[in-house]
Amino acid sequence: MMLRAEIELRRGTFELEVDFEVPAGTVLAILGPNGSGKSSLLGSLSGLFRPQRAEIRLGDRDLHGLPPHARSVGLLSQDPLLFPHLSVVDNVAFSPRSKGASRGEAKRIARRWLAEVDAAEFADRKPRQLSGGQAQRVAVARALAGEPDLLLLDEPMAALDVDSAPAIRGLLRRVLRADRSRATVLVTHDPLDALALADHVLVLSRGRAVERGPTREVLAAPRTAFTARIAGLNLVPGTAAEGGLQTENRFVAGMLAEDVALGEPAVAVFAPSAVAVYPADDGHPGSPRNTIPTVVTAVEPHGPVVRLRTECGMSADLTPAAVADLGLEPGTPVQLSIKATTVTVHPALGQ
Ligand SMILES: Nc1ncnc2c1ncn2[C@@H]1O[C@H](COP(=O)(O)OP(=O)(O)OP(=O)(O)O)[C@@H](O)[C@H]1O
Repeated sequence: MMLRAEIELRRGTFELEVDFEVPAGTVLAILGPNGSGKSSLLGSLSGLFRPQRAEIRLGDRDLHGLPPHARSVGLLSQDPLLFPHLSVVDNVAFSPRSKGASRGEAKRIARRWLAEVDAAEFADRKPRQLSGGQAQRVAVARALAGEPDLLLLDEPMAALDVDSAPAIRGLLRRVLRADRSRATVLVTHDPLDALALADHVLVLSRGRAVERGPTREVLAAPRTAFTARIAGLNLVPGTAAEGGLQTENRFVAGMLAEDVALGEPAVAVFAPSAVAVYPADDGHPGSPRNTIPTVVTAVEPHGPVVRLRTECGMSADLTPAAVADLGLEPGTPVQLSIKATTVTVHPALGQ
């Protein structure tokens, strides 16, 4: 179902004032620095907080004023928050049970969801007998077993170790893609989560939306200092291939992230500081594998460095001295060279 929200919430001196839409079947990522209002926004959607003024339309219902349990909203946070005294299957059965399913029906639904998240074998264990990653799988099943119309993901990978985070991210990609009717809002501080999971992003700062748009566009060409700091990355979309990424017209050599699958939509990610710039007629600079002939389109001061934008869409950060040495200005033909070890290939939505 489509979510349309207009929220005005005051907490002490803090004011959140934001409006956004999440079409059915899509994921909106909320990014923002600490204290920008991300939790306040999620809490307004879940019913934890009472905004002073709000219209929160999910399909044709207005959630504002409804108690949390009547909203058909599922929540997955960084802590799995499983009931310690209940078995895994009873934890998952809790949501359909509280929506009125019979005990037998709720268990059937729970077992189906546990199988869906590859956790069927843990059904009869108690939460204390699970690892952090296993418990988070069960929490994903529990959030979805209630068949919520709106799913809220609050930093779902933040508490996991580096080994389990990619698996949960991959699992979320799969289950989010499988249901095209639900709207999902994801709070994250990791631009790679946004790339892998979200169709659109909204950047919050001091309770206001300061940037919004398709994920790849916002992260590749950030307009605020915050987004530039967490993102500002070169993002090259294509298909994951052995040893890198294939686009329509070039191969970008790089390291494949653990959760990327060959032949699937992916994005090569590298920082502008990892791009070396050479004159167009300079023979074979650096590693010849990622050498791209292009033309400078803009030369922008960027703190202590100069950011070069080019016709092929990639950016490079140089010192002002290098820009002067190379005589770079809009229209200058150059070659960009990117070391394969500085490029990582991550799963991305096929857009
Ligand atoms: N109980 C409260 N009373 C008054 N102000 C509060 C209260 N709780 C939070 N705030 C203020 O509301 C603002 C937004 O907080 P919120 O938790 O929504 O931000 P956040 O973006 O989720 O931050 P973080 O990334 O640190 O979790 C903060 O500036 C905070 O100081």
